[in-house]
Amino acid sequence: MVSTHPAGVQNSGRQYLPKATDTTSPNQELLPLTARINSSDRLEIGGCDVTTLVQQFGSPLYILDEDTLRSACRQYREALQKYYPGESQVLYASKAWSCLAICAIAAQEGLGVDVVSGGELYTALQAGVSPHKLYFHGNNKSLEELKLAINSGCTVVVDNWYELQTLGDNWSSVIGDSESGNDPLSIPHSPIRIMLRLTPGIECHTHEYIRTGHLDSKFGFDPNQLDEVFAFVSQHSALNCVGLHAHIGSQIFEQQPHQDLAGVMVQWLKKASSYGLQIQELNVGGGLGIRYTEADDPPSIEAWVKGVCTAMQEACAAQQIALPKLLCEPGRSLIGSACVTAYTVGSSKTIPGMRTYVAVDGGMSDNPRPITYQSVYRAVVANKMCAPVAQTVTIAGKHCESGDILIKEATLPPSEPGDILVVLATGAYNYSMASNYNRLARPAAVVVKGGEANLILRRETYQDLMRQDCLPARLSSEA
Ligand SMILES: Cc1ncc(COP(=O)(O)O)c(C=O)c1O
Ligand SMILES: N[C@@H](CCCC[NH3+])C(=O)O
Repeated sequence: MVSTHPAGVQNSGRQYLPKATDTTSPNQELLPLTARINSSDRLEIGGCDVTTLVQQFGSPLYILDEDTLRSACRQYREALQKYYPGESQVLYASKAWSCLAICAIAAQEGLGVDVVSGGELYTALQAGVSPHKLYFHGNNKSLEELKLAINSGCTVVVDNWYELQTLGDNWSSVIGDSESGNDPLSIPHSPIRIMLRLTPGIECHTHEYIRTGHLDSKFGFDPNQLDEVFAFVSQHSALNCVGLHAHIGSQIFEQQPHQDLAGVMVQWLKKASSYGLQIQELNVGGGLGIRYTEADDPPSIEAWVKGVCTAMQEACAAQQIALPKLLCEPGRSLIGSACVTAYTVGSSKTIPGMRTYVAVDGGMSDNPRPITYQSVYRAVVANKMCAPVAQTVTIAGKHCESGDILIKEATLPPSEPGDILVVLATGAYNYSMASNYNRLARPAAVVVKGGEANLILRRETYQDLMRQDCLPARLSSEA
């Protein structure tokens, strides 16, 4: 469908500019907090002209605004300090986007990091994150991953019986057998610091692929087995169970599910104490949603934290127990709104009476969320921020896949080849889920601040794409 808007009625660029206040919660904005329109009517982020950034660093380009990321980190941390009288710790869920620079910024802001693979763990360690603030998740951790986690001294969030038994019953022999000469009793960081991930059976309204807290989930121990799990842990001195964890899902706008979760977790804690377990930490996971379109209305970071803190205190008071250390591990609401992806417009195709496709130089390989979750995004044209909206077009990627559509209905000024189309709120689960489908090179990423732009991820080259290729001699044309 091609729809035409009366020229000048709506302005495509301006409508998404953020409210300029210190307390603006980044997850409630579509553009990073530093986004402005400069005197050339072009989009500026972190004091850098986006069109110029693309000329400098190439296209497509992820542009991460450091101030927005830091602001989100601080808002979580300060809200916990304000509303929770006990100890607390915010962890950055690095599955949202794991790289050295982002882990380093999170660590500088006092956050710990939640990792879910050996690769994410290695990245966080290399970025200088303190192992005491690293929590290792996963429903099928390999022995190699467990060794890396335990040797580096981070906390293992145990997800299931197989893992619990591996660590509790067999860990010494696993280490002893696989590393000859290694005395099993001299395992560093023994006993092993663990948390238990439990499934709370709490439903929330989000896409079924990103719901995790309902009973029919692959993650965590079934709550009906709490007694057996706590009994097992209490009988295994190799395990130092410091906490309990739950995560109910992602991109959640309601506050009630996390508040209910706090109550459920306090009951678990009480039960654990009847088995002699001294649980000191409760981690309520992540999940706070962000605004991808004007229709999205997530609570602010402060409101979300306040709700969880209040519920936790009420539940502890009701059960007459001391406040545990409260942890949360947001990903999307820390990084999502801090980044945009800039593409260059190329070909277009108009099907009369149906729609106009406008193609860009990336697509499902740099942002697989639309094709995976039917996620809806908004876009602006960086070099035409004040041009009136003229038409609704479909933004297509360049992949050999009909479903490679970034935005089904984008309301934009008339676009032409060479325009810089900027898709908003692409910081979470974009680069981290990017692929090389069709052998497209992954784009570069820059961090911007105060008019300066620094590369944080190099653009892949054709050589990078072939780095893992092996050509057996008998297949070589020169053989
Ligand atoms: C265990 C766990 N913690 C934290 C997160 C981060 O969630 P979000 O990015 O929605 O804050 C996820 C992802 O859903 C998760 O699975
Ligand atoms: N990848 C999902 C979120 C998964 C959360 C991880 N448990 C998304 O883009 O929305």
